[in-house]
Amino acid sequence: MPLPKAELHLHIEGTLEPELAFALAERNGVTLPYADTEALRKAYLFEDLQSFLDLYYGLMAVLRTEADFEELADAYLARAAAQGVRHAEIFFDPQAHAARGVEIGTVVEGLGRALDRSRERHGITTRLIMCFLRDESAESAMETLEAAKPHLHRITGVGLDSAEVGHPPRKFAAVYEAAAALGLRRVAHAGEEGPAAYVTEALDVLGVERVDHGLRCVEDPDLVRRLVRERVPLTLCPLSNVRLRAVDVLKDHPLPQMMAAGLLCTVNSDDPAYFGGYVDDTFHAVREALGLGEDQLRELARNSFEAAFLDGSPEEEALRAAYLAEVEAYRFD
Ligand SMILES: Nc1ncnc2[nH]cnc12
Ligand SMILES: [Zn+2]
Repeated sequence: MPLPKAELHLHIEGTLEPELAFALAERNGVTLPYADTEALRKAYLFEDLQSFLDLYYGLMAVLRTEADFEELADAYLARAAAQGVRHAEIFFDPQAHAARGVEIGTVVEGLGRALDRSRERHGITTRLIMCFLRDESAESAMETLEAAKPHLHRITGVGLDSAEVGHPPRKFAAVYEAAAALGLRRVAHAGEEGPAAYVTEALDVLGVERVDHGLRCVEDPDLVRRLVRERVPLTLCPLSNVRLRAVDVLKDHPLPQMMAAGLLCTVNSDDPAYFGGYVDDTFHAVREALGLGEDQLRELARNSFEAAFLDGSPEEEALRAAYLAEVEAYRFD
């Protein structure tokens, strides 16, 4: 039985497995530039974040209808349940779909149908986080927030993803302010490929409550001290960091040093269909490669529930307490 955990950094489009991509391509009459699933998998050799994003946005062409998004999310939730996930906070990229004429309502309502059944069917509570593409304009982000307004009952927060370098958080100050005014929670990718200064900016200018990745904070000791003091959660994705070459090999990942420094680290899968594993696979990989002990694995699981966007109501705090109790009671094999 896997360790119970929350997954806080998961792009739903990054769970599109080659088999489902080809099935949806056929259903929707989309021609993919790969002969078969094996040829597609062979293309998953990335140089950096951009080379991944090019393939990733291309493959999204198969996602067209509410039923497609529902099937995608349900397939993820089934896999996540088998990996010990009890709570999942799921990113989606509305602009990447709008670019080919798929409206945000199709995306949100399709995902929402799967999420509505998730607790009953998979034993997983869920949240949706809408991400802005940082290599698109600030105006486009604001239009996306506007387009999301009829669907806000389904959306817990906003995030920022896509190509990081050259697109600093401050570009999105206005849309984050507008999102906060709507009561949305705020996260942002920062310090994945971009510098530690982007992490500081995400905190100071965007008001984020969690930092996605945040890996390069280790280059700024003052920032590390601040993140520890303010208990800002980091949603680390070690397998992603290796596949996108932010880290050479897994055994060089700074996760143990970051935990030892007192950072509130969580471990997540990012885009598991592309990076070689879902979240429990990632826990196993870091356990092996980095020699993490049971106490550290339990700390990562505990952190994931502490950092989750449960809403502070008595019901949701009771849920968090129940999840944390499950972590404490867990016995490793
Ligand atoms: N690792 C990542 N970084 C930035 N944007 C992304 N979109 C999907 N995965 C991403
Ligand atoms: Zn990510």
